[in-house]
Amino acid sequence: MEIRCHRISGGRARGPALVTKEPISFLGTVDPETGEVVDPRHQLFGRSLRGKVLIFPGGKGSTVGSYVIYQLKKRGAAPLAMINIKSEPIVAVGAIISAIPLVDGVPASLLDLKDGAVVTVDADGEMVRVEGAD
Ligand SMILES: C/C(=C\C(=O)O)CCOP(=O)(O)O
Repeated sequence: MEIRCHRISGGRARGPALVTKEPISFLGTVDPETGEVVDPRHQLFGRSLRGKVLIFPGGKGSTVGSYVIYQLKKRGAAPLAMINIKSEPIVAVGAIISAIPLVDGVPASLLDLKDGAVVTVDADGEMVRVEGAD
């Protein structure tokens, strides 16, 4: 299945999906050293963002979140790529300064995708590909 999208931060990556229907505030929700979700109130509690294509509706606050994303990248704990329904400036800045591909503008039905589905994010080509979903 191929889905058109809108490039926020360029690049291309392929990996297993990690999906949540909850917005993410990276500060306080994600351990910047390990990539683990440490907020017990979040749907992804106990899961790691490391090496995943992270699919979520968008960010929700703290401005420090951009730097948390940058820390994740520096420590090798970042998502390979991120997909939003609608990106906002905090996640957008974090992705751009960290050179993590980020796209938005995909249909909300992508939030129903099963974890582990293999997803390619081609931000430069403004295309998301989901394997095995045709
Ligand atoms: C949490 C803040 C600073 C810090 O951790 O040093 C302030 C961030 O302000 P927001 O209103 O959460 O963007």
